[in-house]
Amino acid sequence: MEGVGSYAMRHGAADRKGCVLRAACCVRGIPGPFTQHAARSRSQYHPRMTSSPRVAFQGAPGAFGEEAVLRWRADAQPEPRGTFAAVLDAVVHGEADAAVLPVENRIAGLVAEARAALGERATLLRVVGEVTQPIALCLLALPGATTATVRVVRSHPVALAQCGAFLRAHPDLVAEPWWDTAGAARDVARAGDPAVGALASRLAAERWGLVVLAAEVQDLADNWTRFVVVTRRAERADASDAASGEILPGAPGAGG
Ligand SMILES: O=C(O)C(=O)C[C@]1(C(=O)O)C=C[C@@H](O)C=C1
Repeated sequence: MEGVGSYAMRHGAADRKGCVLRAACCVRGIPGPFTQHAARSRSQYHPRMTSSPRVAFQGAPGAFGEEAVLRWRADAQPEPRGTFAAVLDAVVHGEADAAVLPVENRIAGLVAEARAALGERATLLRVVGEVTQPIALCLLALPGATTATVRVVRSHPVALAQCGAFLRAHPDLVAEPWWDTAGAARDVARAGDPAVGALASRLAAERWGLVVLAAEVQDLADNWTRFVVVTRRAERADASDAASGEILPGAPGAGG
């Protein structure tokens, strides 16, 4: 099993100063400038599409991606997918009108896997906006479980990387990378094993019938993940949206 530390090393997560530096890095492969106008308008920007758009996110119901979908458009129909590639392919193939994709977390840094998936489809997809989603991670387990019964804690590797101090303070807990935060919660509920917990949101606890054993265990209280919103290039709106059209959070303001 790959440790959180090595995952973080491979995927660009490191200390907080490094995170700030990386926030100034431009991700290559996605064309287009990042303008000040775009920065101001991005949170208001909605591509022209039908009401109740289908918006894909990575994870199970209760994932932060689902929260990001509804933060972006309260009337959206969230569409869960297993991987970042599947999220984007849902848009490419017309199964979803848009997708949200995590590209940067305040603690863990750039989400390399998601950015790579986006870069591979750069000619087909367009970044049309972004959503900053607050991220509070909790230790979840079955009702009746306690911190004494839980021995293994599962979560998305990017989420595990956000809880380094908590995991170091609990050396008896074995961190197990899982495909998704809410997916880990769902799988804990299904397995019915009081020795297994998940690091996920309160929403995931409610969704999957788990209890919160420890709240807000991420390294920084004011934690967030930035998600970009992407649509198919063919579905570009009109010229008035041009300045908002091509944004990647973490890109410099200089239009690089
Ligand atoms: O697992 C989730 O809930 C996700 O939405 C994925 C993801 C990520 O891949 O960065 C998104 C936000 C959180 O920072 C942790 C994990």
